[in-house]
Amino acid sequence: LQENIEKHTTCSWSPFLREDQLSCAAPKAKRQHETNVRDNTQKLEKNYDGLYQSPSDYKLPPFWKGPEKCFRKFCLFTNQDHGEGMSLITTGRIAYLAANSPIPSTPGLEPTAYYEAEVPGKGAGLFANRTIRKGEIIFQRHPVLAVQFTLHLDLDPQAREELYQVAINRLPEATRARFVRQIGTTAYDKVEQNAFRLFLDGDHTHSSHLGLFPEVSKMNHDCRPNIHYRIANLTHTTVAVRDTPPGDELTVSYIYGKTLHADRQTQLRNYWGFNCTCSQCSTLPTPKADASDGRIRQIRALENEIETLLTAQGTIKGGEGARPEMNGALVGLYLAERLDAYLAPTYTRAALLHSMFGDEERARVFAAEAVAALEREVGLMAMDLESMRRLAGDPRGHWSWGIRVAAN
Ligand SMILES: C[S@@+](CC[C@H](N)C(=O)[O-])C[C@H]1O[C@@H](n2cnc3c(N)ncnc32)[C@H](O)[C@@H]1O
Repeated sequence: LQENIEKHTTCSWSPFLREDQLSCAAPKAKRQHETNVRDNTQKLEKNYDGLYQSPSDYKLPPFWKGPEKCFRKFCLFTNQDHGEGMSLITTGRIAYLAANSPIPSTPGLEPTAYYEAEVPGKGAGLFANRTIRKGEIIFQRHPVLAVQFTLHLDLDPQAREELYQVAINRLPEATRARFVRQIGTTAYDKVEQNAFRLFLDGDHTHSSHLGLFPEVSKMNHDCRPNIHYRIANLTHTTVAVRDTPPGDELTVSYIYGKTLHADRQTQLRNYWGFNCTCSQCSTLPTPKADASDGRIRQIRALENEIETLLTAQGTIKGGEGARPEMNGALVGLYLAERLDAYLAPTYTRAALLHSMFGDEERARVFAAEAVAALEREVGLMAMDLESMRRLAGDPRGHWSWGIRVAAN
């Protein structure tokens, strides 16, 4: 399950991520985290050298310009007509893949469904203009600018700024105007403060990029966000994870969700450079903040216990002592903590556990919740989606039905 979920969320939150596996949305964190990757990349680059063709060997579809302004094997490729327009600073191979990838199928909410306003202590933010329902897609976008990650780190600052300015100037006027409204004074600052991590070529060398989505980046951080984001290749999707009434702010989490209060503050200060003023951090009275940390600790302990029991002897059947109500308790803790953005694995395991113990009604209920949560958090390509649909429809016909009872 863990593997499946991680494979399909190339850059998305998962409760299975460890605390040191940092956010897709934290450029400074990425920089520290990236050091080893960069060393590896340089080693790999040597091995792959013979395989790389020159950037101009890749024939891009019509309306694409480039390669131009090359540094080593990285060049600028631009297209004014691709959706909102796109500038890529990358290899010929990745430009070719990106140029041939589909434009997101839905733009998301109608523009009147939300508005931008100033939030005390946070700058601008986005707000609901009508009730936004759980499961609604807020935005589905491709990046308007994507820069290969090691190039962003390695380029001489002046050359980098000049290159980024050219890339931005090549965007259509309306897109450029949205780009410029992102926080940050220089183009480099804007990339640093607003980018999301994209992996554009699987595990291949040079795959890691920083992508800019100017509308998405108007969303502020909240430790208990009402919006979840997931990224698959070029497509960035934001989805509502609970109903949001008109006037409420639309927020995502920039950091790992199940983190203790003090650690969240430290991460946001160190990696993002701001003191978090979300309600969970700034206005929660100490007893409530302590209770919240207590629930996070309970979640971690229960998850470890369940994982150990279920995977004992390397098989889901093997563990002694697993009880279905353990996962019911876990779901309760997640909901009490308003961690609505991270429910898919918990519902999936709860459904499986109840099915394994032959509890038809609860297996159905949790499987139906798992289906909805997987669609929100992972998308329609989620590996467990079909299995959970089958479990919700016919628990007795599912592979997991009664196996725990039989194993006893
Ligand atoms: C990607 S931008 C979000 C939009 C930004 N507020 C704007 O005006 O465009 C990230 C920046 O917003 C501010 N911010 C976001 N969430 C915040 C929070 N929970 N508390 C305080 N500042 C926050 C910080 O200045 C942060 O560096």
